[in-house]
This record gives sequence, structure tokens and C-alpha cells, in this order.
Amino acid sequence: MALASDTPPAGVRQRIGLHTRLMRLVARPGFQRWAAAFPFTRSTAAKDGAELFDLVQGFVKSQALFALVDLRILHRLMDGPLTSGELAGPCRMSADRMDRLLRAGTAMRVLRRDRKGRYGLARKGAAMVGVPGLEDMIRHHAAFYRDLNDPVALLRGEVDTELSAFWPYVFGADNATDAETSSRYSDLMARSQEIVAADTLAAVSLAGIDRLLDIGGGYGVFAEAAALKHPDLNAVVFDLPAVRRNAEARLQSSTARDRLRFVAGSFRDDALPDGADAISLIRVLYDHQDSTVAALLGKVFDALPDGGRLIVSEPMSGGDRPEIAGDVYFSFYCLAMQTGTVRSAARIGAMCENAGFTDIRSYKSRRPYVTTVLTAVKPQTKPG
Ligand SMILES: CC(C)=CCC/C(C)=C/CC/C(C)=C/C=C/C(C)=C/C=C/C=C(C)/C=C/C=C(C)/C=C/C=C(C)/C=C/CC(C)(C)O
Ligand SMILES: C[S@@+](CC[C@H](N)C(=O)[O-])C[C@H]1O[C@@H](n2cnc3c(N)ncnc32)[C@H](O)[C@@H]1O
Repeated sequence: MALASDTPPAGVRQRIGLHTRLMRLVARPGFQRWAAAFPFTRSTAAKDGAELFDLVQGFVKSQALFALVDLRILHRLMDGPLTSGELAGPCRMSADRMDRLLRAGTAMRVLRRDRKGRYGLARKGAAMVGVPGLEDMIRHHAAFYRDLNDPVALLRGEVDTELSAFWPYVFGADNATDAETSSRYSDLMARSQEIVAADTLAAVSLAGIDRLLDIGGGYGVFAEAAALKHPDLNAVVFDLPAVRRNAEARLQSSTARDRLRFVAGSFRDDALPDGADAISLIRVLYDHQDSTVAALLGKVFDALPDGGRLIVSEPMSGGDRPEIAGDVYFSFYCLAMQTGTVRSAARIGAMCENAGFTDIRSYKSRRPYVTTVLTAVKPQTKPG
């Protein structure tokens, strides 16, 4: 039954269509009881119920995963299965509490329990250990979840978020005085870029490109991966001066170092290095508001030669068809960051088009929770 406060605002007339009538039926407890028992509807009712419960308990699962990561349980099991009693001491908790955590890990299928009651790694738990930066990413969710503590206030813009103060170290803000924090989070950014770089290079080929300019390229993980994959490619990483020392150290240690260079500057205030026939923006646009993105795309367009290519790669919204990683996790993450927003491939494509680009393509993503790739081309100017 709709409450007075649930009714549409004055002046809004809603048409009650067939779908809405059906949804009102589904909302009735009596219909739910009937559907749960009726042979043709009971499996859908059970499936919907289980999926709803999974949404309800999402935070609890994430926090149980956090505990497994924070206590390094996955690493402790790399040498073989252990009992809860054996894991309890080093983790400073009682055996029965440890057993509670290990059962949760087993139910979530990151661990498995053998007949003797010992716990070992399940396939997904083992995979987690190998995903670059994933465990640190999970640990840094402590700050994100504090920002999400009152999600309505966050949506209303009433929360002074922790995440917004967290990454400026990486963005090269002047207050990056805490060297230990700075390098810890910069490392997190660099490590998480490894899978983004791999998926970007799996989606698009850089064959035929002589010189790549990676704007906001951080420590150069993408530039290095591109150079290693394409032996004739030279790449320039353009990022804020605060990133220079660590980026140069990383690029210098690469076997492709002769083809990698760092140029310090801001895409807001400085000219972009010239001579690139392709420019990449990896996880850059979603950090910024529309006006900054429009100005950046315009600058990128001007810096490219005719026929030059733009590569955009970052987690994206599903647009007309909202999708779970882009429209839940990254959307709220960007909200907590307070500086930018997640955009759909269609929205980014339209912004590229406004900047003058043509031949805009987005690629079906293998892992939308890692990245989605879009390319565009600066058109050839017609002679005469
Ligand atoms: C051998 C046996 C037993 C069986 C054979 C079967 C077989 C071949 C199985 C395959 C097993 C396998 C290798 C699995 C691999 C799984 C992988 C690679 C999983 C990867 C998961 C990646 C995840 C979950 C990534 C998550 C990324 C996140 C959360 C990123 C967040 C990024 C953020 C917040 C960035 C912020 C940056 C800013 C500041 C907003 O710009
Ligand atoms: C989210 S990080 C992405 C880094 C890297 N491309 C990656 O995927 O890991 C955004 C990068 O943009 C850089 N950045 C932010 N503002 C910038 C600006 N005005 N000019 C140049 N780089 C900037 C930051 O320093 C940071 O390295």
C-alpha cells in the first residue's frame, strides 16, 4: 500500500500500465505465498528471494572477505590446508571465532573445507592472491565504506568523504607530505593498473602506432605494457610533476626503457607533448567533471595529427542498460571521490564527437569490472 509520502509529487501524472499492475501483484504477501507454492512460479520465487537476500547481505560478505584478507588467511593457506585451531593463534582470536570466519569463507567459495575439518584455498581464493593490487584494494575499502555509512547523505552531497582526501596523494596535490601514505596508495594505483593495461591491450591493437602519449599515465604501467607488446612503439607518459620521481624510477627499470619517457605537466595548464600519433586516457576521465573532460578532449584532438587515434579505457556505466560494476560500485566510488563521475561509452563517445573525433567504437569488455575501452579517430582534413 502506497503511503502519502510515496505518492508522486504534485503535477506528476503516472500511467498505471500492465507492468506496474503486475509489480503491484508481486508486492502482495498473499501473492508471494501463492507463487512460492505454485509449481510454475516457485522456482522464480525462490531464485528472486535468494538473489534479494544476496543483495541484503552484500556488506556482510564484503566485510567477511575483508577479514580474510586483513588476516592474510589466503596467504597462510598457500602451503596447504590448516585447521581453525592452527590459524587462530597467529590471528589472535579464539578457535571458534576463527572457525566462524573460515566457514563464511567456505560458504563464499574462496575457501574449502575437507572431511577432516581443515580449510584450504578454493579456486577463487587462490585467484584473488594473484590479482595485482586486489587485496590492497579490498583493504582500502575501509575508507570507502565509512563514506557509505549514510548512503542517503552521500547522495545528497552532505558527507565530507574520506576517499576525496585519500587519493589526492596520487593526484599530486600539494599536501602530499606524508611520503609513506603517498607511496602506498601510488603503488596501489600502479598495481591495479596492470590488469587494466592487459585488458585494454587485449581489446585494441596498437599495431602501426609509432608514438603513444599516455596522459595521466601515472607510473607508466600502461605505457610499458604497450611498449613491451609492440617493439617499435615509443611511449611518453605525461602526468603531474609529483608523480615524476616514482614514474621515472619505474620506467628506468623497464627492459623497454629506451622507448619510454616521462614528461611532467598538467593537462589543465600546460601544452601536451607533441609528435604522438595516438593518445591514451586510462582511468583519467572519470576523475573529472564534464567541463574538464570536454577541455581535455579538445586539447587531445588538437595535439593529434589527422588520422591520429584516441584510446579511452576505464570502468564505464552501462548507460541505458545499467550494469553492476559501473552503475553500482564505480558510480558510488566516484560519488565518494567527489571530483568526477562514471560515464557510459555512449556518453564518452558523444563527448569525443563534440571534440571533433569520428569513427568512435566501443569494445565489448571481457571484464567490465576492470575496464571498458573506446577508441576514436581524428578525421583526415579534406584537401582544398
Ligand atoms: C587449476 C584448476 C583447479 C582448475 C582449472 C580451471 C581454470 C583454468 C580456472 C581459472 C582460474 C583462474 C585463473 C581465475 C582467475 C580469476 C581472476 C583473474 C579474477 C580477477 C578478478 C578481478 C577483480 C575482482 C578486480 C577488482 C577490481 C577492483 C575492485 C578495482 C577497483 C578500482 C578502483 C577503486 C580504482 C580507483 C581509481 C580512481 C582513483 C577512482 O581513479
Ligand atoms: C586514476 S589515476 C590513473 C593513472 C593510470 N593511468 C592508471 O590507470 O593507473 C589518474 C592519473 O591522472 C593524473 N592527473 C590528474 N590530474 C592531472 C593533470 N591535470 N594533468 C596530468 N595528469 C593528471 C594523476 O596524477 C593520476 O596519475
